[in-house]
Amino acid sequence: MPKLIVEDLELRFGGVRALDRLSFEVEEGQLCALVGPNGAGKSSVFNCVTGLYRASGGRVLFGDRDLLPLPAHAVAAAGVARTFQNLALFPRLTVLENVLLGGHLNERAGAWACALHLPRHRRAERSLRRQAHEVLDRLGLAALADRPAAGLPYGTLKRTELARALMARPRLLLLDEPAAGLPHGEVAELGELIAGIGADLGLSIVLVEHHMGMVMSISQKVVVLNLGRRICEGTPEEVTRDPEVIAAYLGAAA
Ligand SMILES: Nc1ncnc2c1ncn2[C@@H]1O[C@H](COP(=O)(O)OP(=O)(O)OP(=O)(O)O)[C@@H](O)[C@H]1O
Repeated sequence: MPKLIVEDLELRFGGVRALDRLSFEVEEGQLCALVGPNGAGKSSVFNCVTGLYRASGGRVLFGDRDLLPLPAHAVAAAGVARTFQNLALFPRLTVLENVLLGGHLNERAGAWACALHLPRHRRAERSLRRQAHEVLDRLGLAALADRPAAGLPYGTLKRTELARALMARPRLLLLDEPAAGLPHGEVAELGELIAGIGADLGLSIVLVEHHMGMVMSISQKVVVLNLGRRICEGTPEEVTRDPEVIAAYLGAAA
């Protein structure tokens, strides 16, 4: 499993420096949180890493590759999956169908086998469905597999999006505010689910999240950003003691 190295990452929008030579590392199997006030640059990191934004400078090494020059599909093929701040599900599709969409990347039957519905394609399809049911089971969604996404509770949809990301069998998972909008009582449960999946699958996870209780209870490492720069990193205990963090973020939020 490769580690993630973000090195001197820069992103500018006209005169705004969204990311200002940002560097941090995520070890194999580590759950690393990126926190900071609104506009600190957290989503911009994800957008640069996944090829949605073109960084103005720096490198993002994952294993032996620099992800920055790659188009989004090649970043996904390199083993990086993400979820979005706002749900990106198809409301008319069922939970299972939405989750299956995350797996087609790994479907190796090939275009002709698929078009002609050859046995190879049918085998690949069966294996994908098996994998989807395993993921749904793991996320407590099995009973809802055939329900359309539209109308399901927000927490269920958040878990569906997580399930879809896992279908790509990622080695690195980027979670953008997975707990945003969740009822207070469901936040801790989602945190435990995320930490459990990371540990079970040996996944590296980068978590952007404003729920400090969740961040501090499940992260092994916390990187604090402000104005596109890293102002501190360490264990949850270390960052909560850092005066600059207290001034820039935790103090402001308290
Ligand atoms: N597409 C864009 N065009 C112009 N400016 C942008 C764009 N995306 C982000 N920015 C700016 O870049 C900076 C970082 O924004 P970003 O969304 O990465 O912050 P964030 O830490 O994710 O904030 P939040 O916690 O509110 O989601 C902000 O000043 C923002 O206004």
